[in-house]
Amino acid sequence: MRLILGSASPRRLDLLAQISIAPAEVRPADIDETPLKDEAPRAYVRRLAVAKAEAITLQDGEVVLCADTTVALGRRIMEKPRDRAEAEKFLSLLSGRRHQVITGVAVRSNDRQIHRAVMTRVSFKRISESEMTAYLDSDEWQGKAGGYGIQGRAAALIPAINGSYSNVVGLPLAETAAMLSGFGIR
Ligand SMILES: Cc1cn([C@H]2C[C@H](O)[C@@H](COP(=O)(O)OP(=O)(O)OP(=O)(O)O)O2)c(=O)[nH]c1=O
Repeated sequence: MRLILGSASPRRLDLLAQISIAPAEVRPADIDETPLKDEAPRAYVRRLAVAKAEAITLQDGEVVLCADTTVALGRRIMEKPRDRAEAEKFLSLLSGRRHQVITGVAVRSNDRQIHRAVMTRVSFKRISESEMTAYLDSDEWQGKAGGYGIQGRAAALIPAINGSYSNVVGLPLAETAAMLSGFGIR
């Protein structure tokens, strides 16, 4: 089977490379990522991963992998911040608290489709004003759910996680490997 990565995220490609999986092609899907009214975070990421996978036209013999990662504080969904002010708002809400990072993963061929959602708990220390300014100045918040990247400077703000690390970066590798292996991709 030929693996198509349905994602524009360079991080997902890197994560797959970490477990020696090289997609034959990258074919990102562009879909509307607006949450539905009162949509729960888990349902939201699952719906988006499936919608991304269904938006990609496949030939027989092709398998597509799509994912969506979001940060959830209770029922509140934090997607990628629109600007610095929104990143600051998100990080202020996350400061000194524990939240969830949930990734929806969908794998589809023309014959069948599977999907799941994986959750990791992430604890933030209390972020001081100077830490906040330095972090926002770094621009690392851009293009990342919740306005931070655990793989970069934000690691200094995160004393503990519970669950999959790769899930926080954008793709839970143990679960993804198991799902792909069901489609003959190893
Ligand atoms: C919380 C967190 C998120 N992220 C990233 C992972 C995802 O790329 C991004 C969330 O956006 P997504 O919408 O999941 O993905 P994307 O827009 O980057 O790519 P595509 O839709 O084409 O697949 O946030 C980190 O890199 N580190 C982190 O610590």
